[in-house]
Amino acid sequence: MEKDIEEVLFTPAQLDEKITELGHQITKDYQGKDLLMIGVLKGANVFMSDLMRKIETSVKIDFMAVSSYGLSTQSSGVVRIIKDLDYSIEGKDVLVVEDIIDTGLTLHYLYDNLLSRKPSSLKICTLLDKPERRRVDIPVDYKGFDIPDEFIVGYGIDYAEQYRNLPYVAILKREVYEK
Ligand SMILES: O=P(O)(O)OC[C@H]1O[C@H](OP(=O)(O)OP(=O)(O)O)[C@H](O)[C@@H]1O
Ligand code: HPA
Repeated sequence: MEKDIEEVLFTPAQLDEKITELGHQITKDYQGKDLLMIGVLKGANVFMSDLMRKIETSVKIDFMAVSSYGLSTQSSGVVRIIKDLDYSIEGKDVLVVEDIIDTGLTLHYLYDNLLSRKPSSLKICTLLDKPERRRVDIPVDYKGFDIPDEFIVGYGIDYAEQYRNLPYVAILKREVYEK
């Protein structure tokens, strides 16, 4: 795996520091609220499990699984819900947790879908944001890092289902996906 990595962008220590900051901010903002974190599988699973443990107010979790990239490095633009939420979110303070926002197409679809279920509030938290590639506007409330227009892997994020178990966030060598 290591041989396919061009550059490490964020080390485990840098990720931990940033996620601790995000956790403190979310703890402050959601005091006395009915916080429900929704992790977007599969990519967000690592970030979600680290972030929730940095939150010191009561929190419930649920997951949705969606896919728009399949085995490719290009978004198909078509978002498929593979697993829906277990419970209603009506009246809940919902925080959607994503690993990466790239074109924005996945979250654009999800945001409208979740809004139609009448949560009390709906906010977005992403670890990584690739603003140069955005095709639709997304209201990001909590962000870890901006990243350059490169294909990223690690810390839950995949290329063709591989590299999710790397403990850092890295740029994948182009030769890996341009063959
Ligand atoms: O802003 P976008 O261009 O829509 O890209 C972002 C989405 O792409 C990735 O998911 P993917 O479809 O690869 O599924 P995965 O989470 O199972 O890896 C990532 O986890 C985001 O959900
Ligand atoms: O840079 C990326 N890497 C992996 N999955 C992704 N989904 C959107 N952008 C990316």
